[in-house]
Amino acid sequence: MAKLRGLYAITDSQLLADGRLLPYAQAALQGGVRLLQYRDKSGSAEQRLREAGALQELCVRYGAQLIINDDAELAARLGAGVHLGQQDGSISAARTLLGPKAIIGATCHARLQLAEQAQAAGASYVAFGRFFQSQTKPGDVLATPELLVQARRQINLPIAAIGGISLETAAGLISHGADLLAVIHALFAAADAAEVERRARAFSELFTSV
Ligand SMILES: Cc1ncc(COP(=O)(O)OP(=O)(O)O)c(N)n1
Ligand SMILES: Cc1nc(C(=O)O)sc1CCOP(=O)(O)O
Ligand SMILES: [Mg+2]
Repeated sequence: MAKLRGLYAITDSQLLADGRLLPYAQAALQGGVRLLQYRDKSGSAEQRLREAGALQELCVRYGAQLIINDDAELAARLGAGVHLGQQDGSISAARTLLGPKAIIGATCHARLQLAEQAQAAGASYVAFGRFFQSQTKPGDVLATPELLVQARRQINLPIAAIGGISLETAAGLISHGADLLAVIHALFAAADAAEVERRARAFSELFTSV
């Protein structure tokens, strides 16, 4: 599998309501998204299966990887990866369920020790945040660019950055060591799919120019 690097789009059930989920996700993939996380905190199991299945088809078409937030069982059903927070179940159990090739991501907030534990348990990437105020998930800004530099030295896995990342702040995180930029609002709070594609392309180009 290709190295995990590039724009990591995360869906949002409110921003992508009213029929926007698939066209906006497709536009993001067209713009160069490498990982697409299905993050839904509200839907029914049946709706989640249907939506995630449709996203998986899109990801296959664009050569991208689908990641399911929180739900290793749904990931197993679709042959997708999973992202697990500190309260979302064990990484080693997910690894056993999903197999050696699956992408498993772990939330580490701003704590290198959590990243070391995730690495030992079999994670594929570690995620730090928040780097900036997030409109999607408000809370304390904990992570700094210097944390990325330290993580690069100590952790032997791709590093994702998340939380309030915009086109203006993205380059600084890449230059400090982020491999993946996980973005919701600055990508998907857009008037139309063409604008999502334009933003995705602009984020993606930073990975070749920084
Ligand atoms: C790439 C990435 N990083 C962090 C998170 C946050 O996960 P978690 O702490 O479990 O919070 P929720 O997203 O479940 O609200 C993430 N989803 N993706
Ligand atoms: C889902 C999530 N997790 C975060 C963390 O800090 O762990 S911040 C966040 C929301 C990211 O969305 P936006 O790009 O709109 O800020
Ligand atoms: Mg979670």
